Amino acid sequence: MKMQLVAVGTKMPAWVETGFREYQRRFPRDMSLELIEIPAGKRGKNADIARILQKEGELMLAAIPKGNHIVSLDLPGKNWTTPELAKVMSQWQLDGRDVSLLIGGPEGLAPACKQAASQSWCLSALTLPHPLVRVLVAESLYRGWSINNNHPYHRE
Ligand SMILES: C[S@@+](CC[C@H](N)C(=O)[O-])C[C@H]1O[C@@H](n2cnc3c(N)ncnc32)[C@H](O)[C@@H]1O
Repeated sequence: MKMQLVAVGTKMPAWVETGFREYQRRFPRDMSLELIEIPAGKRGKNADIARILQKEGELMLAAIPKGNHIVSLDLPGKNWTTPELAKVMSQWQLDGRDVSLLIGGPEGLAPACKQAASQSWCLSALTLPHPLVRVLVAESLYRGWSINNNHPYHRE
């Protein structure tokens, strides 16, 4: 199974790049984590936010291979514990499809992306900055992988 993180935002600060790559490089080949960055629309003074969101959503959905299982990162989502996340990841593996995880931009995910998702994951009751979310998702997925593979990274 492959996992794909489709995230709004390019040219992230060095600490985000470094943090994400640190966890990304730890995944084995048979469970790789790819990052697809979607350029954020320009948010000028009189920007049409609804139109920008729609465009970002179109680009995100276009980046997802047909048939992938889609998971949105969203505040109304499921607040899994780490062992629950590990179980969810085992279910993804049994299901056999590749997985796309979607992270929105400053105003969140486009309605079309929310609709396309068959699962929604909430990391915390706090609204987190989207650059930080990609690092947290990479670490959490790696921790889930480590539980499922009896790797000592996660300790009870
Ligand atoms: C700055 S937040 C967007 C906030 C926007 N007001 C909303 O309600 O979605 C950017 C993106 O980060 C992700 N995100 C932020 N906080 C999150 C959380 N606690 N759990 C899951 N995803 C989160 C979501 O994908 C969100 O679209």
